[in-house]
Amino acid sequence: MSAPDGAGDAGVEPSARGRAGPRAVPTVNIANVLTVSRLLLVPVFLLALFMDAGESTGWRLTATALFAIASITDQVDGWIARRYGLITDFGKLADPIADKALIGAALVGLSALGELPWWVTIVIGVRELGVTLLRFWVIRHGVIPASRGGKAKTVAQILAIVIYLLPLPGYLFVVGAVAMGIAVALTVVTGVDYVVRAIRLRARSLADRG
Ligand SMILES: O=P(O)(O)OC[C@H](O)CO
Repeated sequence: MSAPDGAGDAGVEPSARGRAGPRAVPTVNIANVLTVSRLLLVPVFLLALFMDAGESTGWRLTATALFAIASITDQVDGWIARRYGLITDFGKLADPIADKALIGAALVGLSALGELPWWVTIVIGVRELGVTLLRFWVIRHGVIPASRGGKAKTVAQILAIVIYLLPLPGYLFVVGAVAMGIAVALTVVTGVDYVVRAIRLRARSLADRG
């Protein structure tokens, strides 16, 4: 993906700021490499999930572990980017996209295996795609980074998916259902919040331009 407004030549983003003041931050940095790695783990995770049509406990645990590892990189790349001043416009856009690809793959996989109702996957999918399109729609006016609510939503989705992925005994079904219910609620509420943020950002930018 090419860097959005404000990105200079050679993949350097002059608008990014480090702790020592304004400075160029290379787009190819450890935080963004982790983000892209998360994206590359998606097909590997899907392969493990569908191995033996989801019947093998070993493959199921492998899929769960891959999903968990990829999810942990989500927390780590954000922390590294903030701690070492490696925040770039590419990262702000690519990080949520990588999360959505991983989570979307897990939800579609679970629904295809008949373990999660399709409506859950569709509601979450529509919100995630909608927010991504929204981000590109207002990109001329600025980047909408992940909000606290958005991050909490992602954590809730990850926890719910891990519970669904784990080969747990049937009587624990209600734990997964409650966790997924919370995730869906946060997904919808934060989606509405992003729409409001996008409208405000666009209005402010247009007003600034006079
Ligand atoms: O709700 P979003 O689209 O901002 O996504 C949040 C990210 O997944 C947090 O890493």
